[in-house]
Amino acid sequence: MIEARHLYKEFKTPAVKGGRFSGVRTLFSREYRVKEAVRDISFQVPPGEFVGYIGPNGAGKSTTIKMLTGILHPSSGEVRIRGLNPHRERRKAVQQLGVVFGQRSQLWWDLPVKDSYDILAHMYRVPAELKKQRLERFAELLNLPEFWDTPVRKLSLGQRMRADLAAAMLHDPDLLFLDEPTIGLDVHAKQGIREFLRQLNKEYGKTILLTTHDMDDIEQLCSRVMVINHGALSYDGTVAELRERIGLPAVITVTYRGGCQIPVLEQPGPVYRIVSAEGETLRIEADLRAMGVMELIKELGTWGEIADLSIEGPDFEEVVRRFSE
Ligand SMILES: Nc1ncnc2c1ncn2[C@@H]1O[C@H](COP(=O)(O)OP(=O)(O)OP(=O)(O)O)[C@@H](O)[C@H]1O
Repeated sequence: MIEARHLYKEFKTPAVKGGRFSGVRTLFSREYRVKEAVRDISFQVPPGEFVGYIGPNGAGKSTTIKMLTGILHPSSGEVRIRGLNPHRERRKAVQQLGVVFGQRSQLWWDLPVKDSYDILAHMYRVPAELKKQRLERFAELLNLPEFWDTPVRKLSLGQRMRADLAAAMLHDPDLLFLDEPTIGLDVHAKQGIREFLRQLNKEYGKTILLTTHDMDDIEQLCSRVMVINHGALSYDGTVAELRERIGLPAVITVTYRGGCQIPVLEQPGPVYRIVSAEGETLRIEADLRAMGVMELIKELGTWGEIADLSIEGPDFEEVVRRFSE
């Protein structure tokens, strides 16, 4: 469905010189500074997958998305979107894909939202009946009627993002590229967008590639995550494997009825450690790679009568931060 083969992208910017008349000299200079934004990236995304594409600021995420969607031409390497070259066969390729850039709207700023949909339907040759059906479905899922007649420039950020999502899906592409679709949104607005994306993927089988700085987006939505660092892929696999690879401990909170007897731990060091003990509640950090959950619960059960127990996985944001160090 999506195929990237040895993608490279370098940007040449005029080298800025110091001193008097430097601006004029820079203008006529033949010296360039070369920035390798993407370095030898290859991957395949099969149909129906929901992939997170993450990495620190300036890592090359947007540049990759722009190459995948045909906005930028790779310096070398190839992209195929359902077998099409999105740059050379742009007309055909755009029919297959939808794009949302969280930082920039593709809607007409001064027009009411519904007028933008009319223009897009015309551009993508969506028959009137299909346009109506799709907008009815999106209207319900994304609560569009609330701002149907409002010019785009007057929408709140959350409304604008919902309007943009509907616009990207109006021609019913099988593939959706999202660059920071939840940026700047509050928790409630983020949940609405996530729910819509989940439905697109699960119920309608859409293939989605998402870049985000919000690790909750990734954990809640993506079956697979790719990490890019300094222009190169440093991880491609499941969220669970990424967690495991970094090996941060899980935190277990256990409350005992009538207190507990903590055993004296033997050497060599245990795979768990008691972080705090307040009243009858213990907080314990455990490496669940070394000791399975059931084994640990069994062990904790020998310390006293368990009244309550909860396990939190390591914070995913922290996992990714450590991975990108
Ligand atoms: N048009 C351009 N001209 C010159 N350099 C560019 C251009 N576009 C991107 N870059 C540089 O390429 C690198 C990768 O940028 P890119 O926008 O792809 O990163 P990103 O991972 O999307 O970052 P962020 O998370 O901050 O959006 C950065 O160093 C950026 O400054």
